[in-house]
Amino acid sequence: MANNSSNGDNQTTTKPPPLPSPLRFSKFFQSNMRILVTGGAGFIGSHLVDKLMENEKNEVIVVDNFFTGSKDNLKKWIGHPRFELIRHDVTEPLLIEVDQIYHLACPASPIFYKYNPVKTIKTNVIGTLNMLGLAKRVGARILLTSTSEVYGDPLIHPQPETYWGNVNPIGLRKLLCLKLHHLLPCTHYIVHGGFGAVMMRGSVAETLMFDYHRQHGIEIRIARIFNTYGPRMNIDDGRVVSNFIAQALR
Ligand SMILES: O=c1ccn([C@@H]2O[C@H](COP(=O)(O)OP(=O)(O)O[C@H]3OC[C@@H](O)[C@H](O)[C@H]3O)[C@@H](O)[C@H]2O)c(=O)[nH]1
Repeated sequence: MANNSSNGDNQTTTKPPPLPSPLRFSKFFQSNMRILVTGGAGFIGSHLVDKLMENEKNEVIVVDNFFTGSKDNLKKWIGHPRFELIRHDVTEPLLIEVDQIYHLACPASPIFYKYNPVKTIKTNVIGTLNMLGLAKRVGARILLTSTSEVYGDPLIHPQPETYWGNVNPIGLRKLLCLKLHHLLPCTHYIVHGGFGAVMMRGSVAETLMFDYHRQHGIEIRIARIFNTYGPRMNIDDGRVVSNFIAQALR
């Protein structure tokens, strides 16, 4: 097994973070933090929106193409003066002024991410680049919801952040693999395509986040989300916990 003591990346930034939009310091913005949630009509995104909307100083903008999400998940906020819903595909650029970005737009269920793997990859790569471009332009802090899939089939349980993961590059789950550090010396992560498209979210999207952080000083956060379940999740979602529950109920 590879040396797991460190992720090997030099995490120092080369630049200080860009200044946030000057509007953030205006009288108006002190009372309103404008927050963008991509994928906010989905399972986790809609719960995040509920939480953000509880703070009366927040203005929340949801961007979603409704591929797996639904307006129904947000119905209590539609028409609210601090809430805005935009039908938009993150693979296209988005020009808005925001202070924070929560980037969740990506199908997380195997049924959906395998449905059109090329589109899933585009969402992960181009969608994340577009959101990072927006963060850079307006000086917004950005959070990416990554995935436990970055570890591949882990040999250590539970996985600490220092664990590199264990990915078999010729395994059935990865039709296209290449060592990303051949292209980008700052990372050890591996790129997966095809059936492993969801891993792109973790590996390439995390890489892009760190590269923007190092090169442009953008303030970033990454949350590696493991198996989730709960209200608003599709019973046929296909993830492990919902599968067990659905099978037990049936
Ligand atoms: O191209 C796309 C694909 C999907 N989406 C939206 O993104 C949202 C994804 O939400 P889902 O309910 O499918 O999934 P979840 O909320 O469980 O996943 C979320 O958390 C876990 C992370 O690993 C996922 O990347 C993240 O999307 C949906 O609202 C969907 O419509 C887009 O806006 N654009």
